[in-house]
Amino acid sequence: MRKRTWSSRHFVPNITFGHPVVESLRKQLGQDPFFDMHMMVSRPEQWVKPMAVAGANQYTFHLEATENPGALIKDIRENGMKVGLAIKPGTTVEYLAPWANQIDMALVMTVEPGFGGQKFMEDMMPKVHWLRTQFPSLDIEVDGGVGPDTIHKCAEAGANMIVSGSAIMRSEDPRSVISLLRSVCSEAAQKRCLDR
Ligand SMILES: O=C(CO)[C@@H](O)[C@H](O)COP(=O)(O)O
Repeated sequence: MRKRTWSSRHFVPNITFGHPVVESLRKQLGQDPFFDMHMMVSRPEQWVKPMAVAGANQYTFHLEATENPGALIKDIRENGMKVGLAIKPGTTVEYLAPWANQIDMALVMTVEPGFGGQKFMEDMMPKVHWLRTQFPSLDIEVDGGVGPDTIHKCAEAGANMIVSGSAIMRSEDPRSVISLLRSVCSEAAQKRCLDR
C-alpha cells in the first residue's frame, strides 16, 4: 500500500473562481450545470467554504494533500456539496478504499497532476476495475490523456465520469469527440447492468 505525499509544486495559484464566473457560466450554458471542483491543491481544507459560496456542487480533493480526510469529508458535506476523492498515480487504491463508502466520486488520475497533454497511463486501469467491482454504484472518474484512443479502456474498466482536455480542445470537431466519449461510457455502463 503506497500513498504519495502532496508536493507544494502542485499548488495551483490561479484559483479565482468566484460567484460572477460561476453565474456567467450558468447563464451561458443555459441549463443547470454540475460544477465539480477538482482541487489539485495543498491544504484543500481552506477552499471548502469559498467554493460552496461560489456555487460548486461537488468538491474533489486529493487524498495525498490532507492529514485528515474524514474531517474534510464532513466539512464538505456540511457546506452542502458532494464529495470527490482523488488519488495520484503513485497512490495505491487500497488507500482510498476505507473512504469509498463516504464519498460520491473516486477520481483515479491517469497522468501525474500538473498539466494537460500528457500520455494516458493505462496501468491505472486495474485501480478503476477494482473500485468498480468493490463499489458498483460509486461514480468513478478518470483524468489525464483520455480521448477517442483511450476511452474504451476507461469505460471497460468501469469509469463513468471522464475528464478530457486536449483530445477535445485540439479536435476539429469537439462536439463529436464529446459525443463519442459519452456514448462509449454509457454503453459500457449498460452492459455492466445487464451482466449483473
Ligand atoms: O489537470 C490535469 C492534469 O494535471 C488534467 O485535468 C488534464 O489537464 C487533462 O487534460 P488532458 O490530459 O486530457 O489533455
